[in-house]
Amino acid sequence: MNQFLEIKGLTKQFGGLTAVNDVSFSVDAGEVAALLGPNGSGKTTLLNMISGALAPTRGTIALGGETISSLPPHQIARHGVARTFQLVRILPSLTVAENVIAALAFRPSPLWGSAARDQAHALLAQVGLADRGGEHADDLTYIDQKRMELARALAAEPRLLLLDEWLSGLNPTELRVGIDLILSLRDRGMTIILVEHIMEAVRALCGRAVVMNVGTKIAEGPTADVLADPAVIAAYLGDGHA
Ligand SMILES: Nc1ncnc2c1ncn2[C@@H]1O[C@H](COP(=O)(O)OP(=O)(O)OP(=O)(O)O)[C@@H](O)[C@H]1O
Repeated sequence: MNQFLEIKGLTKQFGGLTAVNDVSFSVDAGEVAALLGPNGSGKTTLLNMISGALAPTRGTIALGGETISSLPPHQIARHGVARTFQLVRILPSLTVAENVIAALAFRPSPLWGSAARDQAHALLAQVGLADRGGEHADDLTYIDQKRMELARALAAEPRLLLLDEWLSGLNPTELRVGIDLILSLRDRGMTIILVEHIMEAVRALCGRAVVMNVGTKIAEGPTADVLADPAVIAAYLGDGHA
């Protein structure tokens, strides 16, 4: 398999706090990998380094064989990295369609006018928001704002999609739909890293998982094995997640 994303010795220090400590792992092209760990274990910090929002203190990140860890976020986006955020980030004063159209205007190969409108419509349909494009983004429920944020991320036609707890807060029916949606992205060849606390989703989506605790990688391997690992169970129990 082609190791699409390669992370080596990645470290991030905030003053005296080491949030991510010498973490190495790789993700194959087309894989949906889980990045797990109790609260505060460094998952979001790691995603922030992959997307370029934070510069690593040490270590390297390579995508498709090219080092991206020294690049600013807009150039990393040009390499095909897109993400959603734990707390959704939208343009609240615009309509749902305009939110997506704005993302299409800022992607590496921008779309404008009717091409942008058509593509926004298609993306909104893909995330379950067909015919909702005219609504004010502010008026959407939290879950629908998450769907819209995903459509904005997909507007960039990412090769690597980083989903930071995108499934959290969904009811059981919505969760099933959300899982199927992520599976459909995987079936189209997208490589995905999923930071997630919902183990049902992790088991359904991720063949492989990496687990962090207090900034350090404590386990990596097939999801079922990793979730049965006593060190992983202890880390979650210690944080009240089990
Ligand atoms: N900008 C920052 N400045 C200082 N400390 C930070 C900063 N961002 C994160 N941290 C600290 O780094 C550690 C890891 O945080 P991070 O948000 O990456 O964990 P996480 O695994 O994503 O947690 P959660 O599951 O709660 O989102 C925590 O101790 C956090 O307080």
